[in-house]
Amino acid sequence: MTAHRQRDVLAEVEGQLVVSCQAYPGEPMRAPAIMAAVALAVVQGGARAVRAQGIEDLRAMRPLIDVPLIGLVKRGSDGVFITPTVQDAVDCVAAGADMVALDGTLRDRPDGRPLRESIEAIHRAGALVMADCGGLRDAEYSVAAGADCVGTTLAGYTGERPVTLGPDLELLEQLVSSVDIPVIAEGRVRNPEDAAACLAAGAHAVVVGTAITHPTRITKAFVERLRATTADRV
Ligand SMILES: CC(=O)N[C@H](C=O)[C@@H](O)[C@H](O)[C@H](O)COP(=O)(O)O
Repeated sequence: MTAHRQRDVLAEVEGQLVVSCQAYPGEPMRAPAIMAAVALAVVQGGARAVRAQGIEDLRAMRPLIDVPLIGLVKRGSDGVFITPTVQDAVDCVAAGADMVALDGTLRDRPDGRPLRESIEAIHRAGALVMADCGGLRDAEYSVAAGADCVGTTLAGYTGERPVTLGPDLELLEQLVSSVDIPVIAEGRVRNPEDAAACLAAGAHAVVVGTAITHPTRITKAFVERLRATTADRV
């Protein structure tokens, strides 16, 4: 047990910014020491929790930051890939996660076990559960399975919802009015205005990843915008 175990993560993040610090396979920043430095940097900027992927990254971050750590393990990019198995979920807690983010969709899980089993295992290990959902039915399923909060993380990625340019505010509002546990906004939050709109729509907290911690994609957005300007000139 670390000092961080069983802290009231949901109270700590209420109305606040959570930053997702992830580098993807093959990317230059995909190294635990680098992602731990990114986590420290966002905490210095005021992030009230860090969401992170991978057991090694969680282990590297844990001693450096004293805000809650929301852990997950990604396996591939098809079907259920966010903390897909009971073992992955338990491993996240052992690596220092105060809350575990997992796929909260109705889809079959690769270990053949129901969502409820992962949630119960996480609770037994002393952490909370954020269920990443793609739509309203997923959120209702996750609530029934015992999740502590739901996220709009998978909106636009499961076929249930369109891919919105910014956050899926329509889904967010639907979830806020339909489920009786906190709803976390996550996915395509592009700027501070988007984040504020999420809170105004009733989000308990807002998770931002790419717009803060993914320099390649941020750079591309600038480059594309400049390219459009240059094209206008000729
Ligand atoms: C769909 C999926 O795999 N989402 C992942 C979940 O952990 C991350 O790749 C996202 O970066 C994260 O959800 C934050 O979203 P955004 O980067 O759009 O701010």
